[in-house]
Amino acid sequence: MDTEYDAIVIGGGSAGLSFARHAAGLGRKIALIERAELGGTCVNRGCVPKKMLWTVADALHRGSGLTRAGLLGATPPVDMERLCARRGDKLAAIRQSYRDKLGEAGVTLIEDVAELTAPGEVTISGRRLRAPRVVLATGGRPVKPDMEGAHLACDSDAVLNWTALPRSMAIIGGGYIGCEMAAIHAALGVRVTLVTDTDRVLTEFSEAAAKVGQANMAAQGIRIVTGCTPEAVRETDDGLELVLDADTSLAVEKVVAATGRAPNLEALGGLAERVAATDKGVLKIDERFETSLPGLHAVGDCADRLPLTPVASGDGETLARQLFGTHRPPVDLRHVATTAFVLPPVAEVGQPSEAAIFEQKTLSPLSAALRADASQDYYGLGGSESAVTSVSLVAEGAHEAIAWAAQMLLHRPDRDTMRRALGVHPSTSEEVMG
Ligand SMILES: Cc1cc2nc3c(=O)[nH]c(=O)nc-3n(C[C@H](O)[C@H](O)[C@H](O)COP(=O)(O)OP(=O)(O)OC[C@H]3O[C@@H](n4cnc5c(N)ncnc54)[C@H](O)[C@@H]3O)c2cc1C
Ligand SMILES: NC(=O)c1ccc[n+]([C@@H]2O[C@H](COP(=O)([O-])OP(=O)(O)OC[C@H]3O[C@@H](n4cnc5c(N)ncnc54)[C@H](O)[C@@H]3O)[C@@H](O)[C@H]2O)c1
Repeated sequence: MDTEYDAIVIGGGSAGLSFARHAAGLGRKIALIERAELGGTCVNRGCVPKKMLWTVADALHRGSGLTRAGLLGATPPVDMERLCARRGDKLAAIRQSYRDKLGEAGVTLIEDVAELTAPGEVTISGRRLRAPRVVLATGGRPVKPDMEGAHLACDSDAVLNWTALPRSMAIIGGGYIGCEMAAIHAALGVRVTLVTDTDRVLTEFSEAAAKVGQANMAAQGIRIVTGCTPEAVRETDDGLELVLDADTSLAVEKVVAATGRAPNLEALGGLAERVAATDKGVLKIDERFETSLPGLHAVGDCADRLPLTPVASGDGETLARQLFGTHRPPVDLRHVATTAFVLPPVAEVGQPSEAAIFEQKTLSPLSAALRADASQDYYGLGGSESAVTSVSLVAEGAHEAIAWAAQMLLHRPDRDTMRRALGVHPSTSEEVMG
């Protein structure tokens, strides 16, 4: 194996793969080191397995609503065994396609644990590799709360490996992961309680959109407890007990901690002290993704950006171009569309503050009337009549529509210009175009 490269990237997730392929495509000699499975979090224990489970949950959610309204016969149960097998096949195929693409691009793939042992020097199993540029793309992992019995709680990695569904579960944390797990599992027939320490769920989204999302979760039958930090998880004869306070506890089969994630920084070894981090523990970077240690760059979830796959892969490509092609600035995070895959999805672009939303509407979609449920749609526009700068959507298909909204916002349209294109009838989009 060669020991000298133009760049060495540690981590074969969304960020590392993107950097390696683009840098190699620009004619550079690149080594990528991955200690576990290619594809990292997104492919193996994040977006992809979650979205496959959500697809089934979404179908069941719509179907069971029609069943409750007496329009459809009984909704069939989910065949978890077959679902897991199909999902496993898909993930294996994605991993293989990444392996093939790295090979085609001429990237040297090393499957081992990497450690930065000096600036520009990475050690794997006692062997030293050198490069003027080292890229840390080591991602993150779930963290559990510091409480009695935390080891009894599952994290999202475990949940996405379940081959059978529990009858009941309590989820701690009302962020993306907690809410997605709650909505998905409630639709699959699990009795779900979600407990979070904030006064509402989905605090990364504007309050109005998040509140509609929260009301929709409640309409789905999810019990939501806000402003609560659970004290302990204990084993009982029947399963588990989540202790909320001295007087209240929940008896459930499973407890899931969805209480946040921390960056994987073990690869920094003894050099960790020389690499500055933010209060949240992620690495500080400049416009060239360079850390405080010259020659060491960071992309993806271990860096101070947004922990989303398109940001990780986009930044990986941008860094490759900056180092070996023509300079381009990192994507402005205000143009990143994002979605929480609840039912229906809550989607947003433009990171609106509450004060910035100048037009909004909550409405009852036709589909809810048919399903005889209380779920609601919502849209909100932020900025001003003369320059719309954010869009919030809660609706079926919001995850698809929001990406087009992001494109639209690049042109900073005024509200009247938006009205010159018409939406589809009957749909929630026609209200926005209105
Ligand atoms: C449950 C869940 C659902 C999600 N859903 C979505 C979604 O729907 N949409 C979205 O945009 N984002 C979603 N995300 C976030 C998204 O998965 C991450 O932002 C993205 O995967 C980050 O990519 P990354 O390359 O930075 O890190 P990772 O994908 O975590 O990759 C880092 C890699 O580095 C390797 N590594 C670490 N240390 C070393 C070492 N010392 N030596 C060698 N290798 C090492 C790890 O094994 C890992 O494979 C979700 C996350 C979770 C957990
Ligand atoms: N659809 C998507 O794009 C998607 C899906 C999943 C994850 N992600 C990414 O992963 C990141 C991490 O997601 P996450 O949901 O794990 O973390 P998060 O930080 O977004 O949410 C954690 C939640 O748990 C609460 N919490 C923490 N400790 C608690 C305690 N002891 N008791 C009660 N509540 C507690 C926090 O207040 C917060 O609401 C997200 O920010 C997101 O960028 C994206």
